[in-house]
Amino acid sequence: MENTIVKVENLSHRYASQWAVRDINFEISSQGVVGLLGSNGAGKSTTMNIICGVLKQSKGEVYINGINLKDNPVEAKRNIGFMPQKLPLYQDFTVEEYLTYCADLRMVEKKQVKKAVQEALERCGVAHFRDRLLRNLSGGYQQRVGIAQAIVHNPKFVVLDEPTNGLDPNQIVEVRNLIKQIAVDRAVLLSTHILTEVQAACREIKMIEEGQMVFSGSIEMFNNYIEPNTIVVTLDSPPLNEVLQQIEGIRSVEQLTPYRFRLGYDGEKKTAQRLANASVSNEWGLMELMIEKSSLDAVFARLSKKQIK
Ligand SMILES: Nc1ncnc2c1ncn2[C@@H]1O[C@H](COP(=O)(O)OP(=O)(O)OP(=O)(O)O)[C@@H](O)[C@H]1O
Repeated sequence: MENTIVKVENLSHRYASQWAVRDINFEISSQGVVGLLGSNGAGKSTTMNIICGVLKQSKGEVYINGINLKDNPVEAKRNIGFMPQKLPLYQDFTVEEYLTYCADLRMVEKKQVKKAVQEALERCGVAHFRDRLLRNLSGGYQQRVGIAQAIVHNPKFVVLDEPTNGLDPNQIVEVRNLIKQIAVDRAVLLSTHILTEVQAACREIKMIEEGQMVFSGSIEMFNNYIEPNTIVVTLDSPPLNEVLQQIEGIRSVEQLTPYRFRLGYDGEKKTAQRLANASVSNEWGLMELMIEKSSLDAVFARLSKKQIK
């Protein structure tokens, strides 16, 4: 991959006797938002904690900007910003005090701190609240400060764990836009279990289930799993499944009840029309014809069950 910022090779991790992550390989390029999807317990946090250098893996290697995280953690971590799900905000600090503290922690050079804090304040739209106590910020603005602390040292790679959790719809849109904007000149890995989140913000998706990567590709490739479309049809006097299957454009027949069928089809309107015409001319007693387009949730469920790999 061109301009790779993160490279994960044969990553495995076990807690006590249980493997949480098994033999994961992926790369992330240097710009844009990548979504890390997975259901509860899938291994997202374990993977993110290892990539951020918070947890040491049992096996495998992680390279950040070409630097091996295990061998050279201090140098590698200069390139990483992390916003955990539970923000480590000190409620009695003002926004500026907090970001100054974070810049120190992130080893920003003393004389650069003021400038770095100013840039993060502006970039995240919180400059006008610089003197406000964190406890007095709304959830959306606290989240902005969380993102500001993750970019204060200008890292090339930022990891955000469920960044829109608990926000109202307006705040979600604002934080999402901010994430897109900070990803213009860096890579962002965003962990979430919300599909609309990845659709709205990500150019690429990685999905982990039971500790293994079950999908890795562009949002378009992911959306392809919505295909093939299906038609649900109810027929009072249905023919044999084979007869339905022979209709041009019909690819599969799944019998739901003696009278109801889910037909995989090529997505062409004409196929649905052909099916309706055949029902009428053969007197199959057409009661219902409904075109289904799998929701992203259905895709998610399908991938989760690893029917598709
Ligand atoms: N410290 C730990 N000790 C033992 N097992 C753990 C530990 N942390 C996680 N696990 C187990 O490892 C597996 C992966 O957990 P992980 O937290 O990485 O999943 P996740 O995808 O982040 O889930 P969630 O969205 O619920 O946080 C789970 O089976 C979990 O129970």
